[in-house]
Amino acid sequence: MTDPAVAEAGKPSVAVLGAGSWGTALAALIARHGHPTVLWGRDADGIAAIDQRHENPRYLPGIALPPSLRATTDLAAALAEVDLVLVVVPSHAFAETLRALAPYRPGHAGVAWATKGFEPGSGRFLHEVAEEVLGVDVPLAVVTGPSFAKEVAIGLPTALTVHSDWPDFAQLVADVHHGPSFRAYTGDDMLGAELGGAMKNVLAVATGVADGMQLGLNARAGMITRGLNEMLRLNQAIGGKAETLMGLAGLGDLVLTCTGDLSRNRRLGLALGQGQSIEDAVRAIGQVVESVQTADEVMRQADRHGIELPISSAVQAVLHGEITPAEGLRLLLSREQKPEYPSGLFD
Ligand SMILES: NC(=O)C1=CN([C@@H]2O[C@H](COP(=O)(O)OP(=O)(O)OC[C@H]3O[C@@H](n4cnc5c(N)ncnc54)[C@H](OP(=O)(O)O)[C@@H]3O)[C@@H](O)[C@H]2O)C=CC1
Ligand SMILES: O=C(CO)COP(=O)(O)O
Repeated sequence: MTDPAVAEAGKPSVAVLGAGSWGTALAALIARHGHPTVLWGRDADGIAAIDQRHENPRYLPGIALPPSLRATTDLAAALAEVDLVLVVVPSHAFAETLRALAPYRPGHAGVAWATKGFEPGSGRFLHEVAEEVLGVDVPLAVVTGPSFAKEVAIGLPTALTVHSDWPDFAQLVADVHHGPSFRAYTGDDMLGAELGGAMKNVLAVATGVADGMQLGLNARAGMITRGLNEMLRLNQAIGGKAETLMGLAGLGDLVLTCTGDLSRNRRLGLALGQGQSIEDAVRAIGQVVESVQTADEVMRQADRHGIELPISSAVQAVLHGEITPAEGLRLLLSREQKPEYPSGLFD
């Protein structure tokens, strides 16, 4: 597909907030589909490179971005007259970004996000944060699924899903993403979709640790499958739909992130399993590693609902330096024997 030099008049315009790897990749995708698209970020040099040289040298070096993609550090200018706002900052910056955008959002523009995680400290779901900051009358949607930024940026085929309580808005958000090599599905389960996107990052650390310790392919498959079981059990307790987690937002993203070395959360686990410190590993990765905070928030949710999550709990303890990866393994292997599925998991 040839990148358009100019956006097509009449197509909904989009502001993408957050110029890291995922925000840049999604903005490039949407611009390639002919939508007037502007990318907002806070780093002036990075933004100038995107706007003028059509490259994000820090987060997606060497990948050509569409000339029609504009970039700015001016939030008010980015949001002027847009039809759709897509927030793609890390979860720790989600609430402050919503508060910053609120005064400039055109009244008709709904807000979607591709951030994965919970509000750090409170464990609130991001749609709960968005409802509080923006009010309950603003259409909201979550964009999630198995999608490495680099692959999307270079145009490799990808499928993701858009969940919203607002069907027309879900369709609009899906439409701007959907294209010749990108499939965007829709759903109405924000709880399940957000839970899947957050939990898979924690479970990817577990699989990375197992692979870093060279425990073998059986252990990897066992870890992924029992990890899915943890997702399903917490999802049932919070009221999400099981089918959401059997799809792109759950199983799909879990498999990608647990097995693909482009995953920063998996790479953190690999490094820990090989004996590196968490500080050194996170520094070497050099990008956001959501599991570091999400593990605490997953366990906060689990405790709130009285659900036992052995793998996620072990990851939390390893990330806090309370146990070593080897001790985490011993804990998991010495658990009591039990039926694979408690009754009623898919009711
Ligand atoms: N990368 C991927 O493949 C995917 C990522 N995601 C999710 O997308 C979200 C963003 O991740 P990703 O783009 O990968 O992260 P990166 O580490 O690539 O980039 C983070 C971006 O967020 C910006 N940022 C950090 N703090 C703030 C803040 N307080 N205000 C405004 N901007 C801020 C950074 O700006 P600066 O450079 O100035 O620090 C940078 O542009 C995460 O929740 C992640 O889980 C979801 C699917 C795929
Ligand atoms: O969310 C992602 C893939 O869907 C990206 O995973 P990482 O944040 O682990 O790189």
